[in-house]
Amino acid sequence: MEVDPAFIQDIEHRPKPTIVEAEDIPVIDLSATNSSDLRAIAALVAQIGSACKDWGFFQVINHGVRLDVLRNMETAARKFFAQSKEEKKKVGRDEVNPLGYYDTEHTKNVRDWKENFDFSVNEPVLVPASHEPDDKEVIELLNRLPESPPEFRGACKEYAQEVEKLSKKLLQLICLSLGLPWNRLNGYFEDQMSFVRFNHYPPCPVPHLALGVGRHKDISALTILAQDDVGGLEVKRKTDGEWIRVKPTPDAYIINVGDILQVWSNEKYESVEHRVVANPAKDRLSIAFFFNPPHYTTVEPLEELINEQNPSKYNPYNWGKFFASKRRSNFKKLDVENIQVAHFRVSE
Ligand SMILES: O=C(O)CCC(=O)C(=O)O
Ligand SMILES: [Fe+2]
Repeated sequence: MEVDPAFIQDIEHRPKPTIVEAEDIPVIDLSATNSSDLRAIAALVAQIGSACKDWGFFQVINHGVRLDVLRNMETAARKFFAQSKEEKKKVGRDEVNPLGYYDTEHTKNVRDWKENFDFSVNEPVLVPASHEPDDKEVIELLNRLPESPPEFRGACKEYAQEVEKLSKKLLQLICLSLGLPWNRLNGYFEDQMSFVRFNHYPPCPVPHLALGVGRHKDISALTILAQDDVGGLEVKRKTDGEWIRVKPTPDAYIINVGDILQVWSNEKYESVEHRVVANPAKDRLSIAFFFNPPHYTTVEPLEELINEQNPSKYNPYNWGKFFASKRRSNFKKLDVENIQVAHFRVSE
């Protein structure tokens, strides 16, 4: 069969025929956050700290997100993707506004076997007009929400509120795990540039050659992901670089450390590479919430976490410009190396 070569991964990045499914990707119960049992909260904070340090990835249960809200969102998203391309393209994204529907995402210059829909939690949301460092123009982006299915808009609004509450809860636990006051990072999210992304992966006739999403790290502070029961998400294990399948756990959320938290924590926590393997028979849906500060944020290691023995590992960078560069490379194939947070690392 003929497949567009844009989808074909280099040999070293293709999935291996054997799947490694780890039981040890931590599953953390967040119920203690509803209690005043200080010992239980301290134990939870310690668990979160180890998970961030050892894996950069974990799952949470009893997270407080209303499951009826999640179910309504999933149903509306499935109905949206089931429509014709023509219908979906009515809310298609373009080079200026990255919000809406698109099916030509590239990760590291290889096309992903999926289609997406993105919306911003705050509207309008301000982003830099371009990735050019000297261009100070900022533009306002509006969501492109579909008319059909009619329940889509309402579901998005409710869903974003629920998942934002979970993000804030996790942020506070993470602060405590870094030995910081619980509210140390709250100020970065009063105004925010968070997005929700639906990933729909159609069945793929060449799952040995293409990927649902190529290997990448999330540029967010944190990512909160809901996946259905199909599976396919793989995480690169820190200890040996092996790709480990994240087993779908009913009603759990998958949490991962993003690049911003890696820099804030001066690499105590690292943003871990992950990818999605394509499925020859089944559709898959996932919903990601990227918890991001506003565009004018300067990202650098938190001063409380650096000292003479532990000097800063990063030069400061502007989050909005970083986002704009990344967006440009994801929209179309470029002949330049994609921007990575490692470019801001202080060389040793
Ligand atoms: O679909 C998934 O499981 C992961 C998607 C992902 O990594 C992303 O949207 O950044
Ligand atoms: Fe990701």
